Amino acid sequence: MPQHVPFMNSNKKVDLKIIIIGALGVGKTSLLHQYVHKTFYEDYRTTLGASILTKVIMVDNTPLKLQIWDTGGQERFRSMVSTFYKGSDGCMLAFDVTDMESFKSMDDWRKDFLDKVLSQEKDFPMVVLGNKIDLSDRQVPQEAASVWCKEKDIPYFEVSAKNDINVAQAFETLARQALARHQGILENYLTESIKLTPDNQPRTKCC
Ligand SMILES: Nc1nc2c(ncn2[C@@H]2O[C@H](COP(=O)(O)OP(=O)(O)OP(=O)(O)O)[C@@H](O)[C@H]2O)c(=O)[nH]1
Ligand SMILES: [Mg+2]
Repeated sequence: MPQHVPFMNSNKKVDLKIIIIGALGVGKTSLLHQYVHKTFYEDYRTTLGASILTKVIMVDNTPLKLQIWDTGGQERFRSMVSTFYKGSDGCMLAFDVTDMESFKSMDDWRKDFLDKVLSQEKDFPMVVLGNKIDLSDRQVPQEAASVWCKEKDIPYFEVSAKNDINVAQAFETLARQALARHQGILENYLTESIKLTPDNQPRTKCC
């Protein structure tokens, strides 16, 4: 029996939980605001714990309601934030291309996430975002990030929340992966239900 069955309402709208994680100040909130509200703020207000934004998009004629969980990168919220991982259908890992430490911490963020959602799935829906490519003081070469992602078979996007570069593409890729996984789970679940219904059990004849 799957741990989590996709919720579908009568309009066949699919609800998906997407979470964005990564080090402090890499631009997680900015990426979400650019995607959902088409806005960008230069001033920095750290996220305290977590907050949720929603956006409805169409993917292959299926309306998807994305419930996007923004999380704070501060160390003191780390254990609290990890309690929000549960039930996620997809994960965005973000780092800042001008901050090498934020890239180096990606292994920890990824492992922590996969441990907490108890996912043994090799291809759990995930994308990596290297943000702030509009800045000139880059520390993480594109090649290094691409190699890291290729090893783990995770799509990589070079993005800028400020200049709205590649942001929607990254979200759409993750949504597609999450939808495909959920349709697979739903199909398995229905197949299992049919197998388990008593009507399909061989009937023993009486007398
Ligand atoms: N130049 C540039 N600055 C950015 C970009 N994205 C975010 N910033 C700036 O980086 C700072 C931090 O952005 P946030 O979106 O708050 O970062 P965060 O990852 O949500 O931070 P925490 O919630 O503290 O973990 C802000 O001053 C943003 O304006 C970008 O693409 N380019
Ligand atoms: Mg934030």
